[in-house]
Amino acid sequence: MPIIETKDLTYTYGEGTPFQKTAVENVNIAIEQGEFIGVIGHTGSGKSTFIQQLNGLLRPTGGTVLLNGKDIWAEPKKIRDVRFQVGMVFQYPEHQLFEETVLKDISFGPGNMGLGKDEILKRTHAAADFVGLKEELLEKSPFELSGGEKRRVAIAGVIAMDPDVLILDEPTAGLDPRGRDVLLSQIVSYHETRHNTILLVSHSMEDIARTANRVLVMNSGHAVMFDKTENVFAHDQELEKMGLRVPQITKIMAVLKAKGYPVETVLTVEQALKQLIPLLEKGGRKHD
Ligand SMILES: Nc1ncnc2c1ncn2[C@@H]1O[C@H](COP(=O)(O)OP(=O)(O)OP(=O)(O)O)[C@@H](O)[C@H]1O
Repeated sequence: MPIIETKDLTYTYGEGTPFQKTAVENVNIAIEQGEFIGVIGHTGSGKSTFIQQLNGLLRPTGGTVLLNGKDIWAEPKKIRDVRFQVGMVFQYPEHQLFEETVLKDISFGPGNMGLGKDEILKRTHAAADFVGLKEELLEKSPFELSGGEKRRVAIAGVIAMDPDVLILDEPTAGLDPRGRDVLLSQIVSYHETRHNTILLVSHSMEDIARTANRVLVMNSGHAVMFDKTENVFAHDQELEKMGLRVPQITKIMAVLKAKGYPVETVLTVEQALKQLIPLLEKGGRKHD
């Protein structure tokens, strides 16, 4: 059984008013436990509206969200439990830190779950470790930290709830290239260790290419593709028409393939080199 399934999921803002806007329309997808899903789409394509329905922050105006086969709105009073199981990290989550210390901030979520003190502490330390926060930072005020460290604290706060599904909305936005790489690697190793399900919304095709096993493409509120990452990125021209760019290296290899070179779709520079180096060496063009 899929961990998350949507059936004709639809969301209309301001329904019944002259300003109504359908942001998500009839989305039908199924996500299996343990998958790493990339969510891409142009600005305003409905990504945020879509993911906010998966943990009950927005109640669908049409269709359903099933978590482990059960409609999350079957018992509205239990929607809080859904939010513990489906953790959400918003864009620029560091703006939501408010406790006196980093430790207290990360503990806030597990505290709300009504766990015992020891368990809260155990989870807080484990979450801080997952995102690479050093122990000595835990007693500091979150406001004494750098932007990247604050972001880590916010993510750790959600990880500490140990959600079965973790949704991250643009987690690397605004970080420098090294900060992005480090945070992304930490998310990947968290996923490998925890084997939970992750949805990553990102405008960075490189980030998606490095992490996702399947990609959901949103366009004007519709789910227009949902397939393995390499299959989605093989549609480079269709994606470009939707205002999306495949990673540069994917594009270069697609051009070579179109020109008749024996190469396949790649997602990363490493994969491209594996194909290009033997080709170049066969051509005898290597300089000694
Ligand atoms: N609170 C709201 N009231 C009315 N319309 C909204 C509201 N929030 C979003 N919308 C509209 O719904 C559509 C989808 O917005 P959404 O934020 O889900 O897109 P997105 O793909 O996440 O965009 P971005 O990449 O810019 O974050 C847009 O047309 C947007 O203007």
